[in-house]
Amino acid sequence: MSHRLGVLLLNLGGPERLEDVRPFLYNLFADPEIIRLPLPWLQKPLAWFIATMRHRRSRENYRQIGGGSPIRHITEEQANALAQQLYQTGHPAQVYIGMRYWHPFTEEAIAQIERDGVEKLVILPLYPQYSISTSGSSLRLLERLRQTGTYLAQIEHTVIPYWYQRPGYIGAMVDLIRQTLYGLPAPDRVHLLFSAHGVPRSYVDKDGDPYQEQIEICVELIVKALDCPNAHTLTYQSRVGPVEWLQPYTEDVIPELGAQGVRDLLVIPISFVSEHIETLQEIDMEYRELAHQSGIIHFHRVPALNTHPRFIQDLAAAVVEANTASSVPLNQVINLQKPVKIYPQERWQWGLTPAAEVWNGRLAMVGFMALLMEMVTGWGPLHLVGLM
Ligand SMILES: C=CC1=C(C)c2cc3[nH]c(cc4nc(cc5[nH]c(cc1n2)c(C)c5CCC(=O)O)C(CCC(=O)O)=C4C)c(C)c3C=C
Ligand SMILES: [Fe+2]
Repeated sequence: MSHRLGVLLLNLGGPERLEDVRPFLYNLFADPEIIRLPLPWLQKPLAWFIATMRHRRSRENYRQIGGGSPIRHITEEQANALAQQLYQTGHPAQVYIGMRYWHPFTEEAIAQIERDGVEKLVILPLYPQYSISTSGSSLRLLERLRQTGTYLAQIEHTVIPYWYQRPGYIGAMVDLIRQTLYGLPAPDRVHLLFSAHGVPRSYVDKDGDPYQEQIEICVELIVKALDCPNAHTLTYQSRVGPVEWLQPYTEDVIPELGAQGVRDLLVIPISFVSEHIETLQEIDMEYRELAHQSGIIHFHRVPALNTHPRFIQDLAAAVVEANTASSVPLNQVINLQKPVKIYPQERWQWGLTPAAEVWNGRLAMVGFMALLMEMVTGWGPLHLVGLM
């Protein structure tokens, strides 16, 4: 029996106008998959605070790339190209876009899917590699929507959690790299710099995020298929905040390469399938300037895949395969990653609960430390902070 098929493309979204930057940042930082806090009630005030502190700098970056992110417009082109490819190969489907932090939001996409009476949905995150912070966050949101009884609960669905290893995707990346590399005046002198989006190191070490492993395998597969003698390095970009992210950082490696005598650099963005602020501003502007200051004379970048025909053909093939294979349900995918560790005592509950016991213990320890301090120094805590 053939179902009315829908494909839901998931992406992060981006501000379309400068006025959107602050509310977009708020949505992003209010997501516990982006900033992990042991005290959930702190999430929204902190998101407000960070969005307030960061939005001017972010706005300036979006202003430099024309006043907004092109991510919506490119994702729409990808959706149209995918629908056309599916139609031409005898698998007609309606393709929808669900963004995590800006329009069209994932909730809006599900409402449209209901209006259209889709009977089976293939869920395809537009991130080749799986990270808790990207595909994981969108899939968790969808699972919540399914559990709260939206239309998603009534239809069949299957998820394509990652596709970094698919030969079609690798082939499309190799096509683009070759086109750029062999269009340069001296390709054999060029150093290849694969720059992946970073994530905090704790996601990988503590929370079991498979992202770093998938990035490393993906780069190996591309380098093998590329089959060229050029030296290459893998780095991580776009760090936010004070904690350690995956290393080495792109901004540290560019000066090192310059000091080693590299004069021709080709940057290959590896976690992104469309142009957006991290390619157009961070790589094309910030890293270009850094490279020139570091003695690198020729700085180039491989464009993002956008609607590269081989890439779109491979996405269509992945959709057809997922539709015919046995279903991969949302709850199975998000359970692959270790659950976020919020200890029972961190979740506040009234009454004689483990939470109350732990917080009483912590307050007692603070009191004991204050007493000890006063015995040693002769000064109490209020003296020390200048209140007495
Ligand atoms: C603070 C934590 C962040 C994590 C972790 C993170 C992971 C991550 N992000 C992408 C892809 C995109 N990020 C985009 C924007 C963006 N991301 C963060 C923060 C984290 N990202 C911020 C603060 C922003 C806003 C821009 C800025 O102020 O710097 C976007 C949208 C870009 C656009 O054009 O609007 C994408 C796409 C990946 C792939 C990833 C981890 C693997
Ligand atoms: Fe990001």
